Amino acid sequence: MSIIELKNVSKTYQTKQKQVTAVNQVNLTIEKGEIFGIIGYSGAGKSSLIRLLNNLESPTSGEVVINDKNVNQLKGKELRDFRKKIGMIFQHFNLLWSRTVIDNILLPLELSKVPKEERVKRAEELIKLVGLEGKEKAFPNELSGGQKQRVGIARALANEPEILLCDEATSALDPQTTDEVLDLLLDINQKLDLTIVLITHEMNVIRKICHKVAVMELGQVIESGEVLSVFKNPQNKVTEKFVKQDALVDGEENEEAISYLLDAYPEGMIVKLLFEGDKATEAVISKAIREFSIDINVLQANIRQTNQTSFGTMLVQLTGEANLLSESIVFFEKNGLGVEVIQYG
Ligand SMILES: Nc1ncnc2c1ncn2[C@@H]1O[C@H](COP(=O)(O)OP(=O)(O)OP(=O)(O)O)[C@@H](O)[C@H]1O
Repeated sequence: MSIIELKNVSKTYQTKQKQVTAVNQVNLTIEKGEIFGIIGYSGAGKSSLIRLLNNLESPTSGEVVINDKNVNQLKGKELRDFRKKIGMIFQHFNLLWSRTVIDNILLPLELSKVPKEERVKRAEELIKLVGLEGKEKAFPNELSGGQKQRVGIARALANEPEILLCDEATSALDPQTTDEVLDLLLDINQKLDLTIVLITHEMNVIRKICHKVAVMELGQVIESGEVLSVFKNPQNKVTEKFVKQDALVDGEENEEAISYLLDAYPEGMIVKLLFEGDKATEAVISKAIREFSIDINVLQANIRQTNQTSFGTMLVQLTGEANLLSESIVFFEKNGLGVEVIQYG
């Protein structure tokens, strides 16, 4: 069931000097309960798009439909209720520095006039949910970056939103803290059946928690789909660059290392296998060794985790009779592996 639908949405800004089309004819459907990532380089239009989702800005043309309602036609109580149903977290947390952790979380509940007893109970539950027990009375400047973002998440969830928008929420955090915050987002997505829309310029964020991804460039969505299929088969240069960037972070696809391996193993065929789920791949490889009496030497292997599954690449050296090598390539493909011949010496 779709919860967010963008229908041919464009947003143009008029500055003194020129007109800028920040969002250009974007069509997107986001399903309820999904973690949907929007990735793009600086200036691609991600922030503009997110401001259209929470109705901070209205589109120049097209429609933003949330829960079957055109959000730009909402007024009065309907608009206030809509705002409560969307929570947001930010790169720099946007906490009130003069308020304690619990008082930051209580603020949205005070604003929506939840009775005192109920709001304290709710804030305490949220503290537990985000793992900040014991820090209730701390001030934001006494917290680590990860803890600050946990406060941001608890505050965003206070009014029980249906959608959580994340604006570069982990970009100011180190890799380990990023992973902890991503795990928390995954956890609340599952526990609360919350729809999460995140914008980022980091492909590892997309890979680790998103179900679907849209890639933006110059205001347009140039590619979108299931995370795994976009990773396995990127259709655009920009997407390819993002996928490579993620692989490099994990130490894979290091061109120097590959060129060293190619020099060190000049014989036979050097093949890159792309696989999903590691167990099945091992079985295919040992079967190929038996059936075709070839030798397979694994030179490098790498596996990465997505929200749903694992996938990876393996660089292997195949040696044996030429016709058997070709047959084994066909065999790999038949058994669902992606195959790329890198070198045939
Ligand atoms: N209020 C505004 N007035 C004029 N131009 C704007 C405004 N907001 C954004 N733009 C322009 O729209 C384009 C898209 O910007 P946007 O901030 O949405 O991109 P982004 O992908 O979020 O990039 P970043 O990560 O750097 O914020 C840019 O060319 C930007 O200069």
